[in-house]
Amino acid sequence: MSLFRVRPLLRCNATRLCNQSRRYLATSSAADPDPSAGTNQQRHATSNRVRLVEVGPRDGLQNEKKAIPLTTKIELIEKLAKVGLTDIEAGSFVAPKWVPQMAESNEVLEYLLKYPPNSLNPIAYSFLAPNAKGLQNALSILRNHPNTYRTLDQQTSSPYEPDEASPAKSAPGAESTSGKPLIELSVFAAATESFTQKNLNCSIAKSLENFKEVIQGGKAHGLRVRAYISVVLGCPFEGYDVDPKKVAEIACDLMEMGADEIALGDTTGMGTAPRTSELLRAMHAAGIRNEDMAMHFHDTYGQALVNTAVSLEHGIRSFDSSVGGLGGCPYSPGATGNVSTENMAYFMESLGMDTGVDLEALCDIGDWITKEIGKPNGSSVGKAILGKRGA
Ligand SMILES: CC(C)(COP(=O)([O-])OP(=O)([O-])OC[C@H]1O[C@@H](n2cnc3c(N)ncnc32)[C@H](O)[C@@H]1OP(=O)([O-])[O-])[C@@H](O)C(=O)NCCC(=O)NCCSC(=O)C[C@@](C)(O)CC(=O)[O-]
Repeated sequence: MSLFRVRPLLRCNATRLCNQSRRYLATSSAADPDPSAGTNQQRHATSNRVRLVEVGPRDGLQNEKKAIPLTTKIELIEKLAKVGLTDIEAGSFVAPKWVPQMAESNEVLEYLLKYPPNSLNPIAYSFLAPNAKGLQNALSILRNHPNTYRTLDQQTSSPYEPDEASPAKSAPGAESTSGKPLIELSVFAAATESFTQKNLNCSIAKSLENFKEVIQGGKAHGLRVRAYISVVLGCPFEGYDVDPKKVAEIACDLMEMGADEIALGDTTGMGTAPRTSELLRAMHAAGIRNEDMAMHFHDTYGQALVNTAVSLEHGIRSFDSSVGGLGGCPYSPGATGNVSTENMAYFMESLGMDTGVDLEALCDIGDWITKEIGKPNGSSVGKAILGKRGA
């Protein structure tokens, strides 16, 4: 088996195109990342704007063995809200016996609704929910705090552009409708049966059944719903050969259920440039639009930014990252965290892309949170900038 073996280019399978893709394909070819292929695609693929989804407070902290105080989790979110990010993954409505670190996510959500952090732009806070119980737990908090958050129909701009109708807050504590947070839910599928069984204690088919309820329930309440697919470029149990067609098929299923975005997770960091490219060709061939995808790279083998560059070339403009490179995977021994937000922001800036984030301030947060939880700073850019500043 070679890491660089590339399968033949997948052909568009018209019968598997999901409904949302059909809408797009009516005007252009989704298999073609050519910026001239269509109006939306053109704006998306040629825009300098990149959306960074900060996943540190959830993906970054969920595996920490030592209990992290609720106040630290909230302080982390509040600090991140101030640096220009538009998307922060804040918690997880999963079974506490499976992921004890996320057990206080209800309190995190409640806090964000009662005391929305000061931020430069309105922020979307997302929470994982794997099943009906997770959905109901999230909804019961939202019901107790009506009119404190924006629903999808109140969002005025695309995630790729600054929200012009929702200007930055001018003073700490300033309140406006546009300053209300957008609350999102995320379901999380996986591309292999073994990983799904370990992570969700069920088969892929059963997990999709559960997600349908969450996606449709969330959408019925006006929430945006993201759908992860994990281990898309390598599984700790089944190895490198994860079938990109299978990933695309699951993505179509999730889009057909109503998911607003597919986040492709390289959970183990086993992804390489050629296989990232192969995966994105499979996604395009299945009709999934670039603007409906985000890439979620872990940096275990140091390939996250290489794979990010490949994804940018394919026209993707949404990327997950975690401040300080926080995180890991309980089922992937030696796996490190997500690519750090500091490295991602620096890399994007070096390419002339606009992330909207304050890199210096991010570095301070990475330094603070890693000290707070007693871990080494996992961001090379963070350490370099802090070192230079101290010199
Ligand atoms: C899905 C389950 C719950 C099935 O777990 P199960 O044990 O099969 O579920 P169950 O239905 O038999 O219930 C067992 C107990 O959990 C409770 N329960 C059941 N559901 C919930 C819930 N939502 N919230 C709170 N409690 C819940 C339920 O009420 C019951 O309580 P008991 O009667 O024993 O007291 C479990 O497997 C689970 O919680 N798994 C979560 C695993 C997880 O969070 N993994 C990390 C996130 S995925 C990830 O990190 C990857 C990603 C997204 O970052 C992308 C990437 O990097 O690739």
